[in-house]
Amino acid sequence: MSTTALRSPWTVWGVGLAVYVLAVFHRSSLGVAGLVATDRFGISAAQLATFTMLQLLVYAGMQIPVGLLVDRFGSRSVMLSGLVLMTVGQTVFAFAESYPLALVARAGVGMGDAMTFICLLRLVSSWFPLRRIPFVTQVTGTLGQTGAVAAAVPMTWALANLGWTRAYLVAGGVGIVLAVALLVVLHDTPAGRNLRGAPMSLASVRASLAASWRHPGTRLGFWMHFCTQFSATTMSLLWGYPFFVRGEEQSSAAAGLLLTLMVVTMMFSGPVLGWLVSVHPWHRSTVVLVIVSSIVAVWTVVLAWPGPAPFAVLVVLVLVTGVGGPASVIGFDVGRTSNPAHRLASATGIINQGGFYASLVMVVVIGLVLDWRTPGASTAYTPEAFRWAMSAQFPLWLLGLVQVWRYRGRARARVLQDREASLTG
Ligand SMILES: N[C@@H](Cc1c[nH]cn1)C(=O)NCC(=O)O
Repeated sequence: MSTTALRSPWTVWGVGLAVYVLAVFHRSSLGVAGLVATDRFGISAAQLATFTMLQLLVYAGMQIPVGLLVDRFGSRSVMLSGLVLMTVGQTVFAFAESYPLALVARAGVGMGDAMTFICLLRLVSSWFPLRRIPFVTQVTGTLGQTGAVAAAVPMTWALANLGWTRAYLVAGGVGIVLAVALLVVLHDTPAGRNLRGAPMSLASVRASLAASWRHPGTRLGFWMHFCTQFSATTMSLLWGYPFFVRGEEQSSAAAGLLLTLMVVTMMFSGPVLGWLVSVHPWHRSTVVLVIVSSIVAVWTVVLAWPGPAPFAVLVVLVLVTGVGGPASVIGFDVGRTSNPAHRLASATGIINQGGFYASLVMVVVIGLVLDWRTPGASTAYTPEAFRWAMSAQFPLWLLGLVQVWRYRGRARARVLQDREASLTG
């Protein structure tokens, strides 16, 4: 391959995307290993859920530091560090036989995962022309979800046929191949291998974060991300399967089908949304408000249905909820157009916390409400308990919708103000 082909936007993006797919794979790889994990570590369902909570906490908590690191050291260095962390974490997880060591390993995987998406979005904005960025960003988020698909069927097969250690070792080993590809292909910008920002001091970090957060566009992006994706994330990472099986009395096969359908919806709706927001950038918040209102409406129908909702209604639920995943990416686009290039990654980090903190809150609250509504110490959760637990999503949607409404007005006023200043200045 010639140097030009090696360094075309699409090859650079392709390698970055492969790392992101691997990150999503690692993130989701415990989903199908739950039962094996409870046997291997001798743990309860609550301890198993701790893996998911820890992962979300580490991921969300790392977003601002990672954003700052990307602005300072560039995507290439940070993504490589993330890849090393994920590979080491997954290797330790492969050999771990105790619960505390497994938790430490998952925290490592979570940290590495947190270092991937922000780097990739930074690469997209450096390598692609402006008009293509919203579409490529959506396609990036969309294709990343193939990692979740790969974590379902192939990982189930690998666990059954290769056993725990070898299955996780193979998954970790892919990281070594990708690290070589990253070192050879990935440059931070068309002009150079490494992009280095200004050195950081505590004062400059504080000033840069404050400047990003002060911009109403960053806050709008944060609240968009907050209210669009948490329902789909909570369902796919932990509670979707038990909700369909115990709450809606579906078979395990039907529950698996519904969750797969949700991922497929994310993959198909992403490019459509990318096209829509690149054609109508002024209406990005309207698109988000319509999508979140539709998610709220369909959940209301399902939860208000007397008895289990019909399968067709649950299909509509996963289709509409699934669109929330790619809709969250609109928040990054608003962040990008509201911030200068030198603090783009840290603004992306702020925005990316929204949906993951909301998901973390939901994962915990749903578990607590299920325990509260179920007699004794039993985990035989009833449909009634699930109705209560899933209703806990409404306050978060309400908060998100109100905030999106508030900040869209402010963000629009700021755009008009900046435009006027540039015309008169
Ligand atoms: N909401 C996701 C991206 C997405 C796109 N389609 C479905 N989900 C997001 O915020 N991604 C960040 C990450 O690290 O995955």
